[in-house]
Amino acid sequence: MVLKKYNINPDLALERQKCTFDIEEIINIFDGGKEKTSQRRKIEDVVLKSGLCHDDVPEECMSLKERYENAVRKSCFFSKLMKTELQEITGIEDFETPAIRRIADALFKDISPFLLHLGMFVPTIIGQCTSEQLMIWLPKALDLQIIGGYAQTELGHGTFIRGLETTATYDADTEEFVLHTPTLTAHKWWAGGLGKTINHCIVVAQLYTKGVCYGTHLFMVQIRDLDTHMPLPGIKVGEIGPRMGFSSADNGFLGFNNFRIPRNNMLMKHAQVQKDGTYVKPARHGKLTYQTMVFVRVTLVNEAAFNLSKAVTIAVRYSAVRRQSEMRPNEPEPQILDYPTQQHKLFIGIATAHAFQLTANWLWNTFKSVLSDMKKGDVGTLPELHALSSCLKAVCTSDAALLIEQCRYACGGHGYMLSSNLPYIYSFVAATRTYEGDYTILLLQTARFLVKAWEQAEAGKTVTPTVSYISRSLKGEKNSWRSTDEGIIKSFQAVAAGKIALCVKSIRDRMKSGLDYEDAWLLTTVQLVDAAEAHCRSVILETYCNEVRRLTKSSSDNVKIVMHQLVTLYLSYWTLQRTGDLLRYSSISEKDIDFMQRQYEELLQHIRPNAVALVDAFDLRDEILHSSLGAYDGRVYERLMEQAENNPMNAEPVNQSFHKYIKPLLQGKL
Ligand SMILES: CCCCCCCCCC/C=C\CCCCCCC/C=C/C(=O)SCCNC(=O)CCNC(=O)[C@H](O)C(C)(C)COP(=O)(O)OP(=O)(O)OC[C@H]1O[C@@H](n2cnc3c(N)ncnc32)[C@H](O)[C@@H]1OP(=O)(O)O
Ligand SMILES: Cc1cc2nc3c(=O)[nH]c(=O)nc-3n(C[C@H](O)[C@H](O)[C@H](O)COP(=O)(O)OP(=O)(O)OC[C@H]3O[C@@H](n4cnc5c(N)ncnc54)[C@H](O)[C@@H]3O)c2cc1C
Repeated sequence: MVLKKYNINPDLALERQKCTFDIEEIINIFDGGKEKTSQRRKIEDVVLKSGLCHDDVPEECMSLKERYENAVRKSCFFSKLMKTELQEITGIEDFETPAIRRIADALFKDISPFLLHLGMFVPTIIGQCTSEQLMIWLPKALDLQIIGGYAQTELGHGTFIRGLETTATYDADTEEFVLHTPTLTAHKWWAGGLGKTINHCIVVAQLYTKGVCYGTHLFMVQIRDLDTHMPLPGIKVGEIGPRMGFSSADNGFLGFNNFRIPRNNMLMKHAQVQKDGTYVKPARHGKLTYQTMVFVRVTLVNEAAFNLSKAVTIAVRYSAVRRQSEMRPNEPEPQILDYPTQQHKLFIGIATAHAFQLTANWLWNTFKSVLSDMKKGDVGTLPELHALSSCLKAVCTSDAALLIEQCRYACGGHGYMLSSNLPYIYSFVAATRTYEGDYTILLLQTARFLVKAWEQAEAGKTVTPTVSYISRSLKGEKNSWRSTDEGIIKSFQAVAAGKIALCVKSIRDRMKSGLDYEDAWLLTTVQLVDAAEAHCRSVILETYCNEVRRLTKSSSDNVKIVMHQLVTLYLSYWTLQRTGDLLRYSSISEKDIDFMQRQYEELLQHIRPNAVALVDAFDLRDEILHSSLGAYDGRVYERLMEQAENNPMNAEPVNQSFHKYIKPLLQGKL
């Protein structure tokens, strides 16, 4: 749609006058510097001027088929733009640059069918291929001569990768692997782009050679003819059907009937099958084939932050424009943003978007540093990265989904309109809580690491920095509550340590009563998930505080003040959410809790005048927000009416169903 130009709504104009800080300073902090901001804006200008974002009818009014076809059209032209103008004008060659990710949302209100190509296919080639394989597939994939996806999940198994049923059996006579789908439940299911779009696919299958199964490995498989796009003989492929979201992309199913691929199509950076069928196991770590999943989990923390920032921008701007009820008899209706309960719903969204964005950046740097260790042959830092990326992916996507839904509640009935964009944002983020490792499963992975860390610390060994609080707790350090940043973080660490200690005790007690380790673990999993979540909270709180302190060192005082107000709001909010735990594991008193409650309520008032400016500082263009409620000019009612008038349902005054059904019903002739 072409966005009509309106004058700024006077309430929003007044809000912007109240701002106490330089918005541009905060924008630069989150972009990573002034230059990065200007580079991002340049990219956005190019894409917005390209005309690619235009739809003749609103996306939500198209049929599923039309939505898919429209998204393919845009993906192709956007890919061309990335290869030509964006590279030439900005010098950007990296598809994963955050600026490209952000502006992609101007094209796709839902998602691109090419997402998995860039999000998983290319990263898997980079992370899992030998240098010879890389030279064959990477240039083609980057140049979009081949388009790929990542087919791991099956109809019967998603979480339990070791339980996957697809087989890849090596035939030494022909030097080929035979891919086969032995059962109904072995069909690949869910892979993005697989339904209709892609011609290549990374397939995860159980490797058999010389009669022995060596577990799951990755294979590059061409599934469609490059010219006709017809499925190759031996391949059964299609779309799995309508979903809660992801409607403009094509999630697919895939079955193999003894389908042959060359030996060299096994991705052999870590494990190899030699010509005679000899298996060479990975030299360093058994789970290196899971690396793409770790990469995506890291990027999903960023997704949580970005999508939450969109939702809270929409809801805060709407709340500044919307007037409802009265605070005192006969007074004019206030902006709903003036209600403390509304501020309580929304300001935590702003603070959380900051916390997650800074945590995402920190996690990305940790990921890069672990990759560089691994290149030197050191896999020692991988378990901590796996534990961190697992819990952060779980908690950040889950919190973001809840807060996005809260933003929708904050917009009342209008939030329920698809044109608000809140339902789209929610259904996208809700999926991220499940895919790439379900919430519970990933927290249990982190719990495994925490229990091990506890045992190591008990044995007097040094543990990694993110769990050093365990050693302090084992040394008998008692928590004394202080309502400072450091004090609160320490208390959250005490909660995590207390919960891990109880898990270890429960497991041991259960084993003493005769259970084996697996059963003792299983019966403790409710507590283990809780302990991993508590650990994750302490990591987010600490990272957020440290990063704000580091990044605002040379900022103006006013930016320091407002950024720190948000940090304090976040710490107070979580303190109040977790009073039960804190009363149990820290020395917090009822008086301290009363103080924190008052501090929290005062902070809502302090942040209120800057609320609109703070969401403006996410610097999200209207074309990215796609929202009748959240546009920069605040012309909510004009846009809602505009959308209604453009609704294809209103193209004819009387719908044909009246003549076909209603009239005969009215006349008793049906
Ligand atoms: C042209 C237009 C373009 C527009 C787009 C613009 C730009 C886009 C750019 C892209 C940016 C971002 C978006 C990306 C979005 C991508 C969309 C993704 C869609 C979804 C995809 C998927 O879902 S793929 C499938 C994912 N599946 C899973 O995650 C399954 C979860 N299950 C598991 O991971 C495992 O089964 C599980 C870990 C649960 C257990 O594994 P198992 O083998 O059984 O291992 P265990 O016995 O439990 O553990 C043994 C030890 O191994 C350790 N370990 C486990 N996993 C790992 C790991 N990953 N790394 C390291 N170590 C690991 C474990 O801890 C044990 O260790 P221990 O020491 O023995 O305790
Ligand atoms: C939109 C979307 C896109 C996707 N894209 C892809 C893709 O491109 N490629 C791909 O390969 N896959 C893809 N997936 C699949 C996704 O990775 C899986 O759905 C996800 O990993 C969860 O696995 P599952 O569906 O088997 O859930 P299940 O494992 O069946 O989980 C169901 C429930 O059982 C619980 N549970 C399972 N095991 C345990 C356990 N051991 N302990 C305790 N509780 C347990 C879970 O917590 C959950 O509550 C996609 C999924 C979605 C929704």
